[in-house]
Amino acid sequence: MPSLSTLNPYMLTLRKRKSISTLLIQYTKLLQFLGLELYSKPVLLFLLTVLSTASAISTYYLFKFISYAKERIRKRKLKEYSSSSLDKWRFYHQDPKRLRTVFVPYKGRRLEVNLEPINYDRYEHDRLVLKKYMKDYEKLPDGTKPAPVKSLVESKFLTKIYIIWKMILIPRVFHKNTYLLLAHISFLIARTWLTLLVTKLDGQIMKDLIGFNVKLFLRDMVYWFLFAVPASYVNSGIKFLTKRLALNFRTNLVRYCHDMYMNSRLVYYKLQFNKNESPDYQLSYQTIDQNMTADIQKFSDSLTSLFANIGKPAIDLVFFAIYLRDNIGTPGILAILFNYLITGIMLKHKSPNFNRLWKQRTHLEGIYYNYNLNLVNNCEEISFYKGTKFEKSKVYRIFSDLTNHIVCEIQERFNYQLFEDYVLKFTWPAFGYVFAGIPILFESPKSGYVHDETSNMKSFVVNKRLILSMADAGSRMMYSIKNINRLSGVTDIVFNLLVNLHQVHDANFQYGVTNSQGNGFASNFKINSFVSHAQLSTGYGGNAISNTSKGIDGTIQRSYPGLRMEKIPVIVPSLDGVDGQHLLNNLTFNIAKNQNLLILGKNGIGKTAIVRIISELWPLYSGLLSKPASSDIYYASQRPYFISGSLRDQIIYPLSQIQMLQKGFTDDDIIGYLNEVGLGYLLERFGSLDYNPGIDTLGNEDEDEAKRKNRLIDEVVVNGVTIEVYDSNMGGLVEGKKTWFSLLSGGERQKIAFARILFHHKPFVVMDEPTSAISYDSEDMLFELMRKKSFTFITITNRDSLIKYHDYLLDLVDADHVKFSKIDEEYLKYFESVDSEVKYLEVELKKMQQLRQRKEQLQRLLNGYEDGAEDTIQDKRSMKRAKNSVNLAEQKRRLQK
Ligand SMILES: Nc1ncnc2c1ncn2[C@@H]1O[C@H](COP(=O)(O)OP(=O)(O)OP(=O)(O)O)[C@@H](O)[C@H]1O
Repeated sequence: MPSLSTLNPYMLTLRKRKSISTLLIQYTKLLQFLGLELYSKPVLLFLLTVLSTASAISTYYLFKFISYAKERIRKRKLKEYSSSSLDKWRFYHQDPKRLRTVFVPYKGRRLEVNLEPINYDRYEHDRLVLKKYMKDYEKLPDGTKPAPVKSLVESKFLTKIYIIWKMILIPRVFHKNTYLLLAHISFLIARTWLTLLVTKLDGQIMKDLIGFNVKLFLRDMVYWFLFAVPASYVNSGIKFLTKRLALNFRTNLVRYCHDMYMNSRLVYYKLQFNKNESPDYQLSYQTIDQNMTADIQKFSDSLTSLFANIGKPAIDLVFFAIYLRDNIGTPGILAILFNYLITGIMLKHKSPNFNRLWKQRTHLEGIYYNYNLNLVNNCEEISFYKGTKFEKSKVYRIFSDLTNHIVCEIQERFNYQLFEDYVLKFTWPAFGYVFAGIPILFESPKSGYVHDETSNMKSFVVNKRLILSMADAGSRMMYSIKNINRLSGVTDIVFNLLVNLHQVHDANFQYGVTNSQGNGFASNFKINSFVSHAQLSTGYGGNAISNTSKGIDGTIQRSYPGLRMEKIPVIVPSLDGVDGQHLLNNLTFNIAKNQNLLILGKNGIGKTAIVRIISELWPLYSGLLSKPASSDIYYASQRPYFISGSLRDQIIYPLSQIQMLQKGFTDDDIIGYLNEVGLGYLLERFGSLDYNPGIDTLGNEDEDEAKRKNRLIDEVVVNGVTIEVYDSNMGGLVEGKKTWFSLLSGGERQKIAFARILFHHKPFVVMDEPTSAISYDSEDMLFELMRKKSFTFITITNRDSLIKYHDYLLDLVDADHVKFSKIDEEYLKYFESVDSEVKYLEVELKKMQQLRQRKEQLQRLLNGYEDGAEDTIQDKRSMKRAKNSVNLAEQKRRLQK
């Protein structure tokens, strides 16, 4: 055993000498002293690991430095451009990649995340790929379905995986994910190789121990520790790469879906109208949130863990089989593999349909989750209606469905598990012992076994470990059948999501009307000459396409200086297309700029439906719609929408604060709009425009400086003044319990909607029931403001009191009777006279009601008096009777006397 004093000179010399050659010589001497070989695998692997770690760390810091330098340059350039906000705006947008840059606050600094710009051609191509799949796999030309393929891995499943893989996960060969995948595979191979080396070393240790060779034993131990470094490195590397790859797959999928789901074609809205004939491709609008979030995550995790679950044991099996073949011979290895195959087939045969079970559970979990969300969102309404008991019983039923399913699943799994454990955990290792023992028991010169106990022990230990590892690899492959089933289930869900998104994202989307092949994709459409190809690719134009008699055949003219509807039917979009439910049969009117229109009608007649057609949420089945350019029109919906964010964010929505500043607006402008709509007092109540009910601390003077810095996302220079922009929860993270919706009254919410209109200042404004919760005096003030600011507004209401603020009236009497008339002085006079007459009649009616009440009261009084009078008469009679009886009694007493 070398003493420390003998080691020290080497250590000291190593430190003193700097030249590489000297270092190497000294290092060799040290290894020789320890009895280690310089070129032995453990030493080389150890050195390789240390070197690669050092290079990885230095590369990381190099990249960090480069990004820091880039940020500095960007900031300097920004300062140069900041003299004019318009220049800055251009600077941001001159590079198309900049459009997809997101700034994320991270650990007190700002992370710049660059996203790839959207390539719409790619989506057009992918739609055709999916359409072809549906044609090839889901329906035969005669309309029947192809026979389901019953094999370990369904071919449909593999095709689906392949399509998703090529379309989204790794769209090109030279892709970041390709490198990650290659690194992952190399780490898996390295791990198996290391296992082989460690197994051999294990046998060597056993041999040296039994042979009482202390020096060699010590050397083996040093080797063992040297091996431990690359082995741990590779193990952690596999886990890291698995997680990283899963995250990258998820990111790719989420971005791909979101780019389709949330773009100008309004897929997130229109999805509710999509219907597929095949139940396998029907997407529930209620669970789409779960598909977009949890299911995509599960898919990415299952797919990447499959590499580890199948790839690793497969590599192990190949490596170990090759190595073992030298030790136990080809027949032995064939027998082991044959055993695996037979048991594998048996297990597959006994295995329950995990795919179906998993899909069912996911569906039930989705419903349960959704129900809870619904409860939170409508808590106030439910408590007002005293619906707690009802909701509780409903949620209990939903949860019971879920638990019942889980119980069935557990039971089915239990039966299978029993068989699986018996085979995989006990039968296979038993085979391992037998096959490892055979060469020793029936030693043959061919197998290389000799009557040397230490060598026998080494060979047995090595073979046994390898066979057990092989059994373990085989069993892991068997276990992964469940993973494949799970992956198959979640692949179906993700594929279904993609199919539905593509069907709706199609510029020719027919709102549920399927094509002749019934696969849900549009086909063979005649493109109307009004629609250019550019319009098709940007998402507008789907309405100007004709298909069958059920199809959409209306014409939309954009950038018209007014609003015109000619012979337009208002039809609820459905599978029946033009034969669907007609709300209104023929809408015809025309208004020019600065002519305000009031659309009046009873509840449910189709007023909002008209706005849906104007905003192209609903299709135009026939007729002509001429409307202003989309950049000139603003829609204020019936139910004001609030986001999680500051008070400012509510008014500037859907712009961000940075965009607001870049457009030249300041907080003073926002405060001005609040004052104009009569909400100035909100600033006093909430302190500042930064107030955020979700965070409650933003804008607070006491807010911790570090916390504040964490939220800093940008600095924008407006008129020479640098303004720090903080993340006011645009990310949607809600830390507190309150929301703007619960914090503001119904009327205040509607006034915020007016502040939004003032901020966006579009020439045309469509307002749906804008003042239903606002008092009459405020209503008057708001409409006067709209007129003063020269907006052209189209108001939808069922309150005819709004007539006086408008120039035209579209009176929806019923589906066939729509009156369009000018509200001129005469009309107003007439309306006022009718109005005053109505008011007079109302007063008279009230008077009559009061008179009737008075009469009833008098009647009651009279009845009471009569009753009272009757009582008095009765009383008089009884008094008289009493008096008489008293008199009689007196007479009787006198007579008796
Ligand atoms: N997606 C849909 N599917 C089926 N029917 C719908 C759909 N959307 C609306 N409808 C129906 O269309 C009719 C008109 O709806 P709309 O919202 O236009 O009414 P409205 O005239 O604005 O009524 P209100 O004054 O109450 O707001 C209603 O009967 C409604 O049930």
